[in-house]
Amino acid sequence: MVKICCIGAGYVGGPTMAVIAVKCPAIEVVVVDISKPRIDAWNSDKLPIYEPGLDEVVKACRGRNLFFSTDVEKHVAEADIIFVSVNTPTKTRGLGAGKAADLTYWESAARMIADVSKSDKIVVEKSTVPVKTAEAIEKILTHNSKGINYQILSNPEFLAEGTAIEDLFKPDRVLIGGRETPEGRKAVQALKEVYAHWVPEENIITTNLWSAELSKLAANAFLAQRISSVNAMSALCEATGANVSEVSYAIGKDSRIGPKFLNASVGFGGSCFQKDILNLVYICECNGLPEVANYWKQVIKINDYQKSRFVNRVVSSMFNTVSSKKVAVLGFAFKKDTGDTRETPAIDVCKGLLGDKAHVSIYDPEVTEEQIQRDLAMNKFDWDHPMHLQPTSPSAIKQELDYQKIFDNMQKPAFVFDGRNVVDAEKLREIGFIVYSIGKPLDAWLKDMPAIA
Ligand SMILES: NC(=O)C1=CN([C@@H]2O[C@H](COP(=O)(O)OP(=O)(O)OC[C@H]3O[C@@H](n4cnc5c(N)ncnc54)[C@H](O)[C@@H]3O)[C@@H](O)[C@H]2O)C=CC1
Ligand SMILES: O=C(O)[C@H]1O[C@H](OP(=O)(O)OP(=O)(O)OC[C@H]2O[C@@H](n3ccc(=O)[nH]c3=O)[C@H](O)[C@@H]2O)[C@H](O)[C@@H](O)[C@@H]1O
Repeated sequence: MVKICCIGAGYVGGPTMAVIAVKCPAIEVVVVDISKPRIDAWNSDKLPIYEPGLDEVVKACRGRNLFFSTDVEKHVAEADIIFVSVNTPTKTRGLGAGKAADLTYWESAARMIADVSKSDKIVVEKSTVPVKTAEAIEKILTHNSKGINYQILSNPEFLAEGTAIEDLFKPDRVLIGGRETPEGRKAVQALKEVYAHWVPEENIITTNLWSAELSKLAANAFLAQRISSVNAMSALCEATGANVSEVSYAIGKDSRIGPKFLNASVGFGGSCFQKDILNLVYICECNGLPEVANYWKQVIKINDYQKSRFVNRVVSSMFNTVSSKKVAVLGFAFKKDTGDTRETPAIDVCKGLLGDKAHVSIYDPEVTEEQIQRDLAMNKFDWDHPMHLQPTSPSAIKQELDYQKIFDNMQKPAFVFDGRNVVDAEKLREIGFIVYSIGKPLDAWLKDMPAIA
């Protein structure tokens, strides 16, 4: 029986391994982590992350061929294929601070693999890493090899949170990069056979190691760039009376552009887009390509601009001060169908409002109050280090808001600021609200307020 061990039981390690286990009953899959609470939660009825469909998949194979354990060394030693899916956060200090990927967790995982291995291993980079990381990992492993043969593969993950199970069941593609040697090709083939249990062969792409590593950073950069592009347009829409939803629809009809990922918003969040672009920027700088670095930096700048533009809009609409005004924030996670708050734009928006002394009340059915307090107190980039465990999943409470009742109880004029274009603005206007929707023609009230930037 082939044995797979995955180091890192997070948003990627947990769901990806659960899907491999459910699709490959003949493979034993063990997910290990240094965090005992996380492993305990994976072994309990309340999984550590909320992801539609995940409970069913885990329940179908946990205890059969899927296991979660803190006995990292034992399972690494026994495995044929080791996935490494640990955090690769942005460095907070030292060389490259604020940009470069912090490979501390990756390096310690690699050193541990070298320490405990007694048989040949295929080591798979699942985490998103800088290009050429495989070379560094190879050095760590081969310099401590005791005659053991290691093959390093890059197999980046493209799942999005909220749709992880769907994405894993039907991936657009699986990407596997390996060394172009006979041993490298054999290792690629071995991993390909795992995915071939459920992914059509034409959707499994094989490349060299560096192409695979770079493709992951490139994919996230292109996706984030689309959002910054449409968000930049949303500012122009507000200035001109155009409607960003109409513009997105019109341009998305061009088959070369396509309709997806064109929703204007208060800015993109999540644990990866910003981190991976900063990492790309750093790699470009290190390779003497400042123009390329600046090009990608602009994607982050527009995202920051969009978040501060939203806060400025709220404050300027309410007579240029929100001091002591009560602001209810509905939704705190970085997108729907997740309890993940890493880099959520809500943090910047709330901090902006709190900075202007607003009284902010925050509600998200998937996020605990404790997590929200922690997020608002934390320094930039600190969140992605393992000591801060991510939110658990309180059970989802679905509830409809009674806007008429809310309006009746509010001071007038009453405002709704929609950073996601999800409310029915016309209905709210009929009730009497002044409504701001990102990138939509402005209410007369908002037009008369001072220009914002
Ligand atoms: N979250 C997402 O949607 C996606 C994330 N990625 C990438 O996957 C990687 C992991 O991301 P997440 O799963 O979101 O992170 P996460 O923070 O949810 O999980 C990482 C886990 O690794 C564990 N860990 C760290 N060092 C360890 C060690 N030496 N030994 C054992 N366990 C260790 C931590 O305790 C933590 O539970 C990152 O590189 C990220 O960029 C890629 C695609 C999607
Ligand atoms: O490397 C990663 O971590 C993953 O990053 C993203 O996935 P994720 O961050 O989970 O979620 P997305 O659906 O991409 O949303 C990211 C952010 O962009 C925002 N967004 C998305 C789409 C859009 O049209 N507009 C928009 O503002 C979302 O609200 C959210 O804040 C990518 O979509 C995945 O392919 C990738 O594997």
